[in-house]
Amino acid sequence: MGIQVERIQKHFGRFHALDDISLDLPTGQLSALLGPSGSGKTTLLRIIAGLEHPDSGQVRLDGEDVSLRHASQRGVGFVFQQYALFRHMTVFENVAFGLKVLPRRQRPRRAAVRQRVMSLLELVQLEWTADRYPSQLSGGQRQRIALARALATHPRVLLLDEPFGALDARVRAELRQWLRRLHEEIHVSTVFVTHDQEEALEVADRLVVMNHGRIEQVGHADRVYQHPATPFVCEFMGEATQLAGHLEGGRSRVGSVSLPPPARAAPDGAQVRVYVRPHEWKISRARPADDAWQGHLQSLDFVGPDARLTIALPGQPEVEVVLDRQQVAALGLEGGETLWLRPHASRAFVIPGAEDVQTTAPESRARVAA
Ligand SMILES: Nc1ncnc2c1ncn2[C@@H]1O[C@H](COP(=O)(O)OP(=O)(O)OP(=O)(O)O)[C@@H](O)[C@H]1O
Repeated sequence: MGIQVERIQKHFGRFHALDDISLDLPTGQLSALLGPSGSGKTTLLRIIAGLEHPDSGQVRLDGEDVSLRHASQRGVGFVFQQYALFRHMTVFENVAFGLKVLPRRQRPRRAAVRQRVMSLLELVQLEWTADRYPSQLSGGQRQRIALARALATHPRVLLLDEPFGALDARVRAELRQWLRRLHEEIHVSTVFVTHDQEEALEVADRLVVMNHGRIEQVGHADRVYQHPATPFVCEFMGEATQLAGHLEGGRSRVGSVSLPPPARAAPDGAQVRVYVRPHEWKISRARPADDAWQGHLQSLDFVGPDARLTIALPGQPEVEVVLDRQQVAALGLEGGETLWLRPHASRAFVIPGAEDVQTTAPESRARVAA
């Protein structure tokens, strides 16, 4: 069950904000809507919440079609990027608000409200702030209170729109881990919007990667990272060097190095683009037994616990490599050396429109590494 979205279309005037979106998010999971600015994440979240109406399509929560229900009748809790706490109410009153405005028949008694609010404040570890006003809290504390408030009415779904977007990097990092632990405790189906792929990978079980109002890929966070379905997802999920190659004997060949093929089959000779992330390189001073490229170490910079290397390969873009300091020491690197390198992981994509290219000197051949 969980959250199901079926064939959603949404225009703003002539702008096509969501184009045929279908999604099935299982109960109890923490899912991230991830994508660049303007890709439609917030619009989709607001449609699930009932704060925005689609041109067509359906939203089902736990199997129930809620498309025609008002936001207040859907059983969703919502947290926005900007702290939407009532400034003139104490923390206690803010968290109690949703319970106090319930229709008389559903409204809990005073003692039950008190008990619920205090248990939520305990859950977000801020019991001691009950009598304070929002202005007396830090940004991170306000967002934790906003979350407690969203949970007060036992929502079946929790929707978070860039909940940590307005906070500084350190607080953000703390709150990510806090949200993850909180979710493991409460298991409410949760969807959060972010444009930060690190945040999504750290917090979410499941990623929904969006681009131009369409879904590019849905899957377990680690799987999306390891096996991106499209070059867009691959590039969006983090830094990678792109190498030009072609298919040969069912493998991707980049110069003298043979690498795994793309997921999508294509004939020999088709051009491929191979992506390698900075930490996916094997580097050695001596020529390895496996096929490898020879490159020139252009620069070596230490960044905290890591070292960033830029290595020039003939006929390819410069390769960005991240090693830890111990590896750099073991290799005795100082800069300027000639090194051997090959990826221990990579992903290849057939270049659209280039599937039919045959082996006779395609452009990739002219550009391959030595
Ligand atoms: N009420 C509106 N009227 C007109 N255009 C809108 C409206 N709301 C959103 N849009 C447009 O729809 C597109 C998708 O917006 P949306 O806020 O869903 O994107 P997003 O992926 O959440 O982006 P961001 O990360 O910047 O918040 C954008 O181009 C935006 O300008």
